[in-house]
Amino acid sequence: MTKRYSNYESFFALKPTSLTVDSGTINVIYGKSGSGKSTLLNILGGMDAPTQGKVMFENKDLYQLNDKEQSMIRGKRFGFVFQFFHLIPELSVYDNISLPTQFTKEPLEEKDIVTIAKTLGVEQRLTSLPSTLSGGEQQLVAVARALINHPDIIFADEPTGNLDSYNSSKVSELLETLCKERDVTLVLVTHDKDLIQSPDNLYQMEDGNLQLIRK
Ligand SMILES: Nc1ncnc2c1ncn2[C@@H]1O[C@H](COP(=O)(O)OP(=O)(O)OP(=O)(O)O)[C@@H](O)[C@H]1O
Repeated sequence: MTKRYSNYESFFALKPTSLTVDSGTINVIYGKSGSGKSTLLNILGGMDAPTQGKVMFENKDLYQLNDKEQSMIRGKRFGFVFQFFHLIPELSVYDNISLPTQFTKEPLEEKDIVTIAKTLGVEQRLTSLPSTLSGGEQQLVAVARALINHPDIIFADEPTGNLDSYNSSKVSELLETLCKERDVTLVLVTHDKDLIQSPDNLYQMEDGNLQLIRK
């Protein structure tokens, strides 16, 4: 696949790239600012179509599916964690965590929210608004929200980019451990190649080129 943001320019944010993500693996893509990491993550996560090429998910071309099918996959099969948390400020922590379950139509049980909040250590904050939480706590809520639907894949874009080193280690260790425990595939982009202790695959992105560094 490739990505050009403008048909009028020759600049490729993503040069011809091929990537296979195996189920249950921890994948880290590191690189400098502007190297194309978010571009690749957005394409893989069904958020932005490539200019050329396709993204296959369970033998289906993601971007050939209709809008409803694509939303179902993003909402039910994928989880997302972003640098700036993207919590809804007007909603309590409890309601933020339960948001993705609106897609599923499966009855949500209160104990599921409490259990995941406990796992992330934010159970004392369930009735609070996000603005009253520290950055680290907000990101833990975002991780809980990403996990609540038991997704197959979590896409994380600089999940610790806005955190101090203590919270950065806490969030990255929890993400790695929980994904491994739950057999969730993780695709994470970061500028810090050592963020995740033992990824299955470590890639570097440089000027729109993806290179496998370590398996
Ligand atoms: N929506 C857009 N329109 C035009 N150009 C874009 C757009 N998004 C990204 N770019 C350009 O594509 C290139 C890759 O950007 P991208 O955001 O993917 O890099 P990145 O490695 O994620 O950087 P950062 O760590 O700063 O987020 C950059 O040159 C950027 O300016």
